[in-house]
Amino acid sequence: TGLSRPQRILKAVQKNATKGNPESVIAAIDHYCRHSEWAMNVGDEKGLILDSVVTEVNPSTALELGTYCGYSTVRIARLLSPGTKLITLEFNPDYAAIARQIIAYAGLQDKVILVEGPSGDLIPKMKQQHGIKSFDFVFLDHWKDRYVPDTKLLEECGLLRKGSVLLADNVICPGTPEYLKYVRNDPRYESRYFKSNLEYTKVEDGLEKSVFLG
Ligand SMILES: O=C(NCCCCCn1ccc2cnccc21)c1cc(-c2ccc(F)cc2)cc(O)c1O
Ligand SMILES: [Mg+2]
Repeated sequence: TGLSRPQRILKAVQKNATKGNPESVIAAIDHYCRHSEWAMNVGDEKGLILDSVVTEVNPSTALELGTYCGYSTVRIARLLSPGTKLITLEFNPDYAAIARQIIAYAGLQDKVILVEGPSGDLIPKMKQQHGIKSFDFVFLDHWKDRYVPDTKLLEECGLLRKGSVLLADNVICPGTPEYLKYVRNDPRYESRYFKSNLEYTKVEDGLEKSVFLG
């Protein structure tokens, strides 16, 4: 039945991007998804907001929930200082296999640890498996009904510290109403909404940035 959408995205990267050049990988995916077929990458518009938050936080330890093809993984990893690590979790092995190739094509494989499995099982293992004390930055972009339980899990596992920044994708479309209520009503979080558009469309979407106050 031919290639999957992630496989077609990988082909577009191999055809149009330059090996070892993350900017060209990002541009190749954005061009393909804007002009050939839509895909659920954070995209170029919300990607600029992601870039600005990552640059501001300059994390030593970062976690991404939801790798998909590795587009936001490349966006984040290209901005990390030497010696810092991005751990990214992907549930779907087919997506993970493509993401590994796209991350490697960008030359960022040494900055990224891609772990396959469900966040609910993997988050409690972060300390012992990867020697993580806490995360400076977390990008939430996986199942939208997992944003609240996984945020609570990160708190319970002591993986958030005073000043940890959570950045959540899709808080309008598809929407994460429970998560918005949680971070906006809990006094331990200082939240701000960055209005944007759903990747490659004119539909409203946005990112919610929440600082954990400890
Ligand atoms: O569903 C989305 N993402 C999640 C994909 C599945 C994640 C699964 N997964 C990954 C790691 C992991 C760890 N543990 C458990 C599960 C895990 C998504 C959807 C849309 C979208 C779709 C249609 C439409 F009409 C409008 C918008 C746009 C986005 O930007 C999105 O991100
Ligand atoms: Mg998303």
